[in-house]
Amino acid sequence: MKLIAWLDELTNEDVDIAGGKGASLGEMWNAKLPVPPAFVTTAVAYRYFIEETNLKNTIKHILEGLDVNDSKKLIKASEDVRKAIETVEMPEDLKLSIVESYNKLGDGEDIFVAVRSSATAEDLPDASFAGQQETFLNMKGNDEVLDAVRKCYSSLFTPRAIFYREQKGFDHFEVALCAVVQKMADADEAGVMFTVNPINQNHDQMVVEAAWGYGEGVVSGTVSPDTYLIAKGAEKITDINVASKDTMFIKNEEGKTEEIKTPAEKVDLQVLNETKILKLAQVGKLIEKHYAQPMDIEWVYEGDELYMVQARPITTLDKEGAKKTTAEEQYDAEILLKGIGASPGTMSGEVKLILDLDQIGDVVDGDILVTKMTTPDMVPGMKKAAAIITDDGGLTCHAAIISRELGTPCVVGTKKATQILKNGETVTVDGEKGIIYSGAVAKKQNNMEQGQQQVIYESNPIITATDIKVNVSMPEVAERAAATGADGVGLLRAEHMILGTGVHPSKILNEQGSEALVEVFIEGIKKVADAFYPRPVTYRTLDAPTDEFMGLEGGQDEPHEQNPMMGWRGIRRGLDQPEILSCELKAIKRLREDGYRNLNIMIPLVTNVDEIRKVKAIGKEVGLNMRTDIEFGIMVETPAAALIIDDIVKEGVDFVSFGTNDLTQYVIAIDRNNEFVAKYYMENHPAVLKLIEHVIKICRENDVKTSVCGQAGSRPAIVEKLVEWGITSISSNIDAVKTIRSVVARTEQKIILDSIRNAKK
Ligand SMILES: Nc1ncnc2c1ncn2[C@@H]1O[C@H](COP(=O)(O)OP(=O)(O)OP(=O)(O)O)[C@@H](O)[C@H]1O
Ligand SMILES: CC(=O)C(=O)O
Ligand SMILES: [Mg+2]
Repeated sequence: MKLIAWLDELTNEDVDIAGGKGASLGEMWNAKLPVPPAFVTTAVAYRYFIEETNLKNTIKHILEGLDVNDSKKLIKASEDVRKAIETVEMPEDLKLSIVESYNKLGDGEDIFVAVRSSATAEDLPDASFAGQQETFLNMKGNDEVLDAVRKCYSSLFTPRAIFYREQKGFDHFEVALCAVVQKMADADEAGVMFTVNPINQNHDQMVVEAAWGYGEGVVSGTVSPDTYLIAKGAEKITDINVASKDTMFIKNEEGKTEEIKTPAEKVDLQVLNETKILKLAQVGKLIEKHYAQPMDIEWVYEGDELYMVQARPITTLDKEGAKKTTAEEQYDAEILLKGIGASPGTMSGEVKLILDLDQIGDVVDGDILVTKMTTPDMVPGMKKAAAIITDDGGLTCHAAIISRELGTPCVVGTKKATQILKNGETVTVDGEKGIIYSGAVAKKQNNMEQGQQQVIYESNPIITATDIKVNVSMPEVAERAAATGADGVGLLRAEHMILGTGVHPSKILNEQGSEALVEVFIEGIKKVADAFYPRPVTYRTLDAPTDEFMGLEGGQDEPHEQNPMMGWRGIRRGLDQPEILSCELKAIKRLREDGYRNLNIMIPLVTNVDEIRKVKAIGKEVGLNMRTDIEFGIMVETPAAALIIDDIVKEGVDFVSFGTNDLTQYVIAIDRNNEFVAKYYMENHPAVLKLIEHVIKICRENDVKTSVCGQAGSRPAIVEKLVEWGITSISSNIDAVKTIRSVVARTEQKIILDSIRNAKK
């Protein structure tokens, strides 16, 4: 019985013995490629483990008759199985083999190792199943290693994996889990390399992505890495794109892996120098040659030593593209401009410069809309545009929010797009990296429909205890938002319902009467309430900044403010103009009477308790009793609201939602529309996070629900923290719902694991 295999005993043919990862590491080892030494616990060892300990029967018993569509029962079953695996005593001979091998790996010393899951059936047809098992970096000592092996084993039984196998009718014991126990490479830099450019499928180019510290952040997508493009034949670097690497993974003083804030001087510093990039490219070429196919490689630099920690064929290249394309000149095309990538996707088209609002009607389907900054009046033109470029703005400016919602690629904060780009010239916009190329790099698309990013339905629903909701700014996108499978709308903005009419609400009131204004709100809200029914929809009352309403017909009386972000907006303006707020509340009341019981109400930019009391009084006047007739909540988006959360809770609200866009700008004094300070904008600033943590704590103690609907709700690293602190729901942008759902699921599972671990202690 072979319980352990060393890398020199393994080749690509040994997936059944060592799992996919183990086999591929063995193949590379034997090809004399630089791989850190490792041994693998075999599939035989796994099967021996679950049979010898009687776990197989225990697991069968737990899963017998389980209704996997009942999420509570599924989660419970998964917990029970995993607990059983993680707490059982390992058969003595297996334990001994692992301990002896670990000892041999370290030449008698307790060294740091990575314990990595390697499943025998990783490449099941459904790709989303792969990569679901866990990897533990920096394990040390017999106990930690044995624990980590058992945890790798148990990661075969996540709720999602159980659900998947049940649905497909697969036997739970068909797959075996092998654990690769590998010497850690102490990463100074790490990342991935593609030996064929996966974006344009050009076989003459290699792409390297690099970040500081361990590669976890690059693989999981929490760090945006530097990207280097290499011409394969000439071994020449043809493009260097240095990203802002806000966080990095390191080994801390206790010897544990930790995600930390990147030291300021390294955030925008290029990760790899030319020598290191070219050395990497050389090894990449060797690996591609050895496997005779395009490869996706994970690498680590420890000082000047280069290590390969994973290599697998790239499976996403399409057949046609697998031949040489002419895309090279296109991708090598001149870079005209760089800015902040604000909405992903790549589109080409002709530049349409909009220097004056009157010109917005000139935008035709497929144009690249270029302007200083978009305003709500431009939305009709934005809907036609294939991509959008602005001079001003950061990640949460108007152009960025609306583009993400429309699924249109967008680059903001270029500072000079309107000066550099010429009307009618053809450009390509990479909305993810924030780059504008000369010419048509990607296929030209002529209408929005084709250009839209696909909203992908989850075929295997991931089950989360935390609700995953979606933000909606324009009622027109309600269907697209609902198709994400989100559990509801965490933020329905009112602004666009008004802006869509082109007329100032005061003018509607004065000239057509209050009934007409009520109708405007009803029409907008109903579209969304319908699309989501019976899923809950949280309507937020108008948060109208003066600068945006000025352009409306009848908007000439809007005050001219020096700093509209700190001006007459939010609920304070609502209370100054109760005649408008009443119309909003009346609209909600009528809709609820018509059966839309899924509507809730939320007020923006709260700064004191009195505002809450007054809104309740206005509600009463129109016959809508907050909290008894309808769930009622507030936005926590000023430091004031966060700091007096005790008083707010006492006054009485059903829920609060973090508006991290505003909260961040007010806490760290960064006007979110000012591109000159955009680089300092940090939703994960410790001060912002501290306020949020405090509010969640107080709310939990008082049974008040918490949510987030600012941009932070679409950022994996922050969402992980929010879930750990116990937030009730997350509301993300349409394009982020899917990612956030899996981030939340992973985090919840980690929390469960940790609690089991602690209980054991
Ligand atoms: N021996 C090692 N030394 C340093 N870093 C390592 C080592 N093994 C793994 N890593 C880092 O951890 C990352 C993740 O490891 P691993 O490939 O095991 O997990 P994964 O990518 O989640 O799994 P999968 O490939 O199955 O989807 C690697 O990309 C690499 O950066
Ligand atoms: C969503 C919102 O209003 C904010 O983040 O400020
Ligand atoms: Mg706000």
